[in-house]
Amino acid sequence: MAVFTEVGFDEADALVQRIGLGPLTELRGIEGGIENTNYFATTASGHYVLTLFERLGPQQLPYYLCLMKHLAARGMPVPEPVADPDIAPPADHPLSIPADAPCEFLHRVAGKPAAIVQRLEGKSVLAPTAAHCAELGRLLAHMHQAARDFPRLQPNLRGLAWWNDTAPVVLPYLDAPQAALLRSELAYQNHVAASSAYAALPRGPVHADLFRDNAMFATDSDEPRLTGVFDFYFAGTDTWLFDLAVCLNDWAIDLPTGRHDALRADALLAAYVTVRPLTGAERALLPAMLRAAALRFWISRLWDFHLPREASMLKAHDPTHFERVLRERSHPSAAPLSWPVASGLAQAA
Ligand SMILES: Nc1ncnc2c1ncn2[C@@H]1O[C@H](COP(=O)(O)OP(=O)(O)OP(=O)(O)O)[C@@H](O)[C@H]1O
Ligand SMILES: N[C@@H](CCO)C(=O)O
Repeated sequence: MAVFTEVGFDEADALVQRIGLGPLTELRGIEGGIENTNYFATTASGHYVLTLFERLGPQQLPYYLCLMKHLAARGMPVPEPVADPDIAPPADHPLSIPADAPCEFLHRVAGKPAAIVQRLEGKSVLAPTAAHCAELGRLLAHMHQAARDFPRLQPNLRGLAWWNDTAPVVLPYLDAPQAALLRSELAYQNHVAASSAYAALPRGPVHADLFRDNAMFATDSDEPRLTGVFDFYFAGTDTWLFDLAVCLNDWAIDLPTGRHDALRADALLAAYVTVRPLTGAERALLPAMLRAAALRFWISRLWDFHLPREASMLKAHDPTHFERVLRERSHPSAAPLSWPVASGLAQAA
């Protein structure tokens, strides 16, 4: 169970009562997750998730929590955070609010910054079909559009700068072929990021970690129905294409080999472009962003695996999975632009 910090019942009860959710009836640590401490909290008024942030602080958290509120207010199925009635929201200034401006959704529990958000119904589907991928693709495009007018700015904190800083930290743990792959891919991604095609990519607030285990589907329906997506704590302002690539690399991959699954990838992409067609620059850079997304999670998994933190019980994700995905994506025969959807349905916007 990823409970890094124990929370007493009385302390959680005091918080939920103070913010108007009524008395706490149940508090249960959640298994799974490797970043934060999570508890299911049930009160007289409903079901919630209490998250204590282990690495993030008041400089970064307002962006994530306010983004969730912004998306929920626009009808997106994301957990709505609950505000502290004693903290005034920042004065309305729609064009730009500093990322670290005070935030009414940020609480303090057991000495840690904390949030309490609505609990989503449903279950994650870890072996998605093309129909699940289509649901996800559609929602992703709608979220990109709904976040367009989000007024806070914060870069993706697990973006290129973090890869450049973290690669030297993990390199000593790699064998020679792995080290060569990491170095060459990083050089390639720095080159791509400096290009005019990359500068032309549309961008905005993105989830940046929308894996299968961060989405829920209804359990009472024969047809796949997405009930929501959560865990926005790696969100940031980045290219929409990178967000799409993160999803393709997790939802549309053959897990044992790391190979791309054309049926699921086409379904995800086709549903996405039905809502928001890709631009020419996006179609051209999709292969590069699939590599970037694989590199991002290879590096973070290497970092978590070789430099772990303490937890009550914690299972680090396997870094070699994303090494395989990256090798597949950077292999000369990898040609995602031959996907029918990439050459057919996706017209320049
Ligand atoms: N809003 C929510 N509604 C329902 N369940 C949730 C919600 N938030 C978290 N959970 C449950 O808690 C588990 C752990 O949450 P999460 O994935 O956010 O952990 P984490 O440690 O913050 O993130 P990571 O996925 O980065 O390791 C999820 O798998 C899910 O079962
Ligand atoms: N989704 C990430 C973990 C949390 O960021 C991974 O699978 O490596």
